[in-house]
Amino acid sequence: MSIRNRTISTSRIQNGIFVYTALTFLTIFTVIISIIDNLLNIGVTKYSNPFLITIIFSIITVQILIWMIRNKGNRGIRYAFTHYSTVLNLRKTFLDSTYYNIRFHLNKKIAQLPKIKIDFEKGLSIGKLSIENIHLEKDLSSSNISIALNRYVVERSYLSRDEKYYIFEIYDSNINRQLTFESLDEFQEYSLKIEEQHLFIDKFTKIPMHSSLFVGQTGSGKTYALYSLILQMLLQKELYNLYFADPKSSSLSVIGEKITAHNSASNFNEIVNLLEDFNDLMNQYKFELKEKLGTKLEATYADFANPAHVLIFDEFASFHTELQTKDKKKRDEVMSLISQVVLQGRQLGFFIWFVMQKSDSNLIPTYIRENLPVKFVIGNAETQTNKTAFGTGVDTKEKNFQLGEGLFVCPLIANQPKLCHFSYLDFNILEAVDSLN
Ligand SMILES: Nc1ncnc2c1ncn2[C@@H]1O[C@H](COP(=O)(O)OP(=O)(O)OP(=O)(O)O)[C@@H](O)[C@H]1O
Repeated sequence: MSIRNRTISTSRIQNGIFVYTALTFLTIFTVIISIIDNLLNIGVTKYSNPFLITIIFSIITVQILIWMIRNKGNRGIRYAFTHYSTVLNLRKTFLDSTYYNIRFHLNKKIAQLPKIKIDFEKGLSIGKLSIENIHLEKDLSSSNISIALNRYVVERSYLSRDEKYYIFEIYDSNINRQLTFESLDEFQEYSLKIEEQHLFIDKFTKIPMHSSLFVGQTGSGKTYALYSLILQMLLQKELYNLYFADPKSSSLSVIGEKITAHNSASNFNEIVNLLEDFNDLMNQYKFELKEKLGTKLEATYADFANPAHVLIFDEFASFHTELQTKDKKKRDEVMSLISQVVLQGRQLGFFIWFVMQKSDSNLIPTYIRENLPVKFVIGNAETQTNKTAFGTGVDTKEKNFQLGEGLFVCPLIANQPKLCHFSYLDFNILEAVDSLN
């Protein structure tokens, strides 16, 4: 392969060779003229030097300008160098893996590499890489690209709408996307900067409100992930009404009791009652909203400054297993209460967050799971868990996830599983909730 690489060149390499040869030639020529003139005292350098030196500097200036424009030097010299080295590595990789079309230039065979566009953001920590689709049968897979990207890693890849480019969303693997908060005040300050009706997850991720699924093995950081979202809902300017269902009476129910004792349930019957009340309230809002929709068709609860109602259902699998021991009528009734919220709640502002260790179909019915727009799989999950959460055939990364780190999908934000890392909360959660109450 290396022999073939040496025999094929690109037009950019050829132009480069031409420019450097011209520069070397002009410099040597200028030096030789100066030496001869010095020896023979002809006095020609008086005329030739300004001319030759101007040409040499003009060529250098034009080359620097081209380099700066190509590498977006207006965005800073660090940006330009990162851009340059990334493009250079990619071009070398394409040459090594013969990912190019053959063209003829001045009767010489040259490799026509795909066009590369890179747009880095957020201090070079993330970026969007577009590689021209040159219609080769060869696979331009994420792993091939990641190898060429040094510290950058491909997070998501897809074909552009017009199919002219492969798009790779990349991130700097050296950068920690997790936010750390050492006090509630710090947390509050950050929360208040987030746009309305959104909750932040990490430095790069914020999501709108939806019914959601949180899956993660024990100790993966699910409960802390929820704490970070609950605290935001308590702190933000918009109003959130929280409800807690926790059949195992775990630490989340302690928080629930503190925040809203009358909207917290921890045994089967209490939970069913809570679900009924939640549904009744939703239906009441449905009538109210219907009247208001006469003024604004596509509006949601938020447009009329109504609060969001979020029912956090911890250990849903445990509740579901108990539900299976009940008669069919009861089972259908309860599942209908749940599915109505999942299917109708978005516009009305009613959401359920299901929290569980696995999301297999015997633990949460498939029709409910598939209608949850937002899904998180936190920590190192089994392949089966990723498959049930995100669907088969979806590319999920094998990565050694840390506490609170995982993958998520969310409409418009992450159609394919994307990385996320919930905040590290280095303060006492109970005290924080107490102080907010
Ligand atoms: N984001 C975080 N900030 C601070 N500590 C964390 C965070 N995530 C996890 N931890 C630590 O890890 C422990 C386990 O996390 P957590 O209770 O959230 O896991 P879990 O997935 O909810 O487990 P289980 O299903 O057993 O409740 C916590 O007690 C806490 O000490």
